[in-house]
Amino acid sequence: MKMENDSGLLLVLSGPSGVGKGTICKALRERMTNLVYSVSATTRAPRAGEIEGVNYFFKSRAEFERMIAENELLEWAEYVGNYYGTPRRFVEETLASGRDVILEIEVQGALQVKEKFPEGIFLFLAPPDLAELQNRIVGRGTESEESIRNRMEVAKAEIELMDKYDYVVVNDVVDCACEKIEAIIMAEHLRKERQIHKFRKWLKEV
Ligand SMILES: Nc1nc2c(ncn2[C@@H]2O[C@H](COP(=O)(O)OP(=O)(O)O)[C@@H](O)[C@H]2O)c(=O)[nH]1
Ligand SMILES: Nc1ncnc2c1ncn2[C@@H]1O[C@H](COP(=O)(O)OP(=O)(O)O)[C@@H](O)[C@H]1O
Repeated sequence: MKMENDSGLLLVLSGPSGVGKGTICKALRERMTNLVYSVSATTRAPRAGEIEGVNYFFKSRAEFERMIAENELLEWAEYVGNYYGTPRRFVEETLASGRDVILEIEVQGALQVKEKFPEGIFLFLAPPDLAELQNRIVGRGTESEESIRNRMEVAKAEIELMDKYDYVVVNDVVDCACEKIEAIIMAEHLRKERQIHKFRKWLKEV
């Protein structure tokens, strides 16, 4: 994927299950109107209250495998027994329209995006500690005991990969974590403006 000068930023937010990615993404989108959430496809069953096309596009395994075969996904991964993937076209079109896109995806997928799209901004949301992470997954009340155990196991492996990210933000208090991410996004926009020599033209006139 090629990034045009006036295209938006691609933001990739990862972090272990239960750390608060969904909570932070929702809060960020309320604060930043230029930020668009990429809705993923998944084979996992909808949770109570989840809406098709809002939280996920819910697919059968056969449909998901067709999407892989037809190159409709920017990245995909298997996580705790289900497929998850990012529909490619929506991301490309939204970036081209000049809006920023945020992907809320696990680590294997994020590393695939990094290979294809190194200009992306890779953010890892970390818990204050593992005990608090487990409290949050349990407190959300959506997972079976087995699912919680599996997610905690995967979490330990994910945390080991956080050095591959551009930024690590601890989700202690939602507002504080959001402010830090907003600051990162603003700084990355300034860096991009400088890279594309937006100021060169008028500097010549000085
Ligand atoms: N690679 C990849 N991971 C995704 C995608 N969508 C969601 N995920 C990740 O899959 C994992 C499981 O998501 P989910 O079942 O909703 O559980 P939750 O994170 O505990 O709410 C999380 O780490 C998500 O960030 C995607 O499109 N691609
Ligand atoms: N900073 C925080 N402090 C305390 N609880 C939090 C915080 N952020 C999120 N939570 C809670 O933790 C649980 C998991 O959050 P969620 O956004 O579903 O995580 P994820 O999307 O990473 O799986 C939810 O019940 C949420 O309300």
